[in-house]
Amino acid sequence: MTRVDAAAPAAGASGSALMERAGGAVAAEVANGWPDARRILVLAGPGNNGGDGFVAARKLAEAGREVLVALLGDRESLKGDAAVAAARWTGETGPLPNAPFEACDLVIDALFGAGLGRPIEGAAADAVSAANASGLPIVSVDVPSGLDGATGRPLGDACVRASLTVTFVRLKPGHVLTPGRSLCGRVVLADIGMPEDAVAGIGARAFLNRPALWRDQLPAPSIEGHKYSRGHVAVWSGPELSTGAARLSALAALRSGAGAVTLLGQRAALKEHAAHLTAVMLREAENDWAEFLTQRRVSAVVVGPAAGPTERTAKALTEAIEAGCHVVMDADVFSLFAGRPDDLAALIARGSGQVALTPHEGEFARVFGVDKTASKLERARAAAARSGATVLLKGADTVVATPDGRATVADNAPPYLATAGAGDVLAGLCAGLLAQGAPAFEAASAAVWLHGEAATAVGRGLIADDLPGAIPEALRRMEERAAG
Ligand SMILES: NC(=O)C1=CN([C@@H]2O[C@H](COP(=O)(O)OP(=O)(O)OC[C@H]3O[C@@H](n4cnc5c(N)ncnc54)[C@H](OP(=O)(O)O)[C@@H]3O)[C@@H](O)[C@H]2O)[C@@H](O)CC1
Ligand SMILES: Nc1ncnc2c1ncn2[C@@H]1O[C@H](COP(=O)(O)OP(=O)(O)O)[C@@H](O)[C@H]1O
Ligand SMILES: [K+]
Repeated sequence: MTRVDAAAPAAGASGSALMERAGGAVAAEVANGWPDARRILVLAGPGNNGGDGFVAARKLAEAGREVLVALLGDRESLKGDAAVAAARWTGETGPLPNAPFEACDLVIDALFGAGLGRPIEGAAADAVSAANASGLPIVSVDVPSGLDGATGRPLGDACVRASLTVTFVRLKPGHVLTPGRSLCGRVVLADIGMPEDAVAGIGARAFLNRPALWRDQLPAPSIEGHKYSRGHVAVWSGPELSTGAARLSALAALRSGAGAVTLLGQRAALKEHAAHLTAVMLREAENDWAEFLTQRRVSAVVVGPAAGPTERTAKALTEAIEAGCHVVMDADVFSLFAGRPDDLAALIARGSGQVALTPHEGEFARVFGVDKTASKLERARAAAARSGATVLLKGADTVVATPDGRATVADNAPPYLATAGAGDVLAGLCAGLLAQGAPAFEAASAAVWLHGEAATAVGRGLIADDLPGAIPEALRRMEERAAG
């Protein structure tokens, strides 16, 4: 966002006018959201975030609230737009240390925003602790002070925990990546009239995962089509007594709209599947998996869910890549390639289909190692570039990243989606969309969004078995969003 701010004047927007609207948006949210908060404490920092705080203070005082600004440092040290905003504030200003939290009803946190460059210390850190301990509602300007808007992680120990965050122009990764999402509270995006040229100029490549980004790339069923033209998915089954995961993947692939789905595995495993399934086809596959993939025009394959990190699984994976299928790699594939990301990349490079990797954090670390300095977005992008695959790094804030750097971050997964087998459903959904012809980035992002919506449609008490049956409702929601 700093680059957007810097480009604003050239695109015809004065910083001062933007600050007026930013502070005005904060004041409006406080006025509407907390009509009974009479005494308001504004914590103002030394930069433009503090400037927004001075504007909000003036607007709230004009609206009849009692407002006190507690300023970090001297008023004389303020510069530029922030100095102008401070000069227009004629109400009470006191020092930040010992700010009177106990005498107030609400706190506006305008200490630091996009310009936070290092951990908060000293008087500002004490004020952050006191604000968090006060029990008062906290409205943060742009980002909770202490949070790194680019990574979603606090820069140090001190970080505001907000009730509401009012941000401007675009959401930043820190508003959706955890733990930032929790620290922000509710997030309101305010339009402050930033010229589109200034925003477009920076060429953003990370987006909130929404149907508008990928809906057009999901093929609709055609009236001239038949089941095989709608994509055939093959799922590699685990052995006897380890069949549930592959079954969940297969059901999700079929529900996503793939025309046909076949589960392939050993005879004893297929007997278990047969006790549960009707529309999914079953096929013994000890020796002719590779042949089946080419002869039966299989377009996408899932390998990994409860497959076992065995030679058999490795062989099935290699043959799927060599057959030119799109491949979703999950679960035990990451054990097979533990500590061997370059071998995984070499295998992927041998195929002509698209590949999606669907690790959770533990599986990701197993293959790609641990990097505590990089954000989740950066780590997923680096893994995608290294492996040559689209990477879905799962969690409450699932990131989908491509080798060319495009990325989505999801915010629609309810916490109760973290349940055994949910990941297997996601792998099947992704394969189903790939089989129907969606490009990998769009298929993966759509799978993640639909997965979250399906879970929400079921509600609390969800188990993974419920998810495939809720995919039609998720698809309906997708169409509603696309229409609106
Ligand atoms: N321009 C625009 O178009 C718009 C911008 N807008 C607003 O501007 C905000 C960005 O403003 P900004 O760039 O001035 O940065 P900001 O977050 O106020 O902090 C910088 C100051 O803090 C200081 N500082 C940093 N870290 C510190 C630490 N740990 N401990 C102590 N000090 C520390 C740093 O000092 P320095 O690092 O230089 O020593 C500098 O003095 C943005 O979030 C939004 O609210 C809106 O009005 C919309 C239009
Ligand atoms: N806190 C959370 N909130 C929402 N979704 C979550 C959370 N934690 C995990 N998930 C999601 O739950 C699913 C779990 O998948 P995974 O860990 O592979 O489980 P399994 O292997 O049992 O299927 C993933 O889609 C992940 O994104
Ligand atoms: K802030």
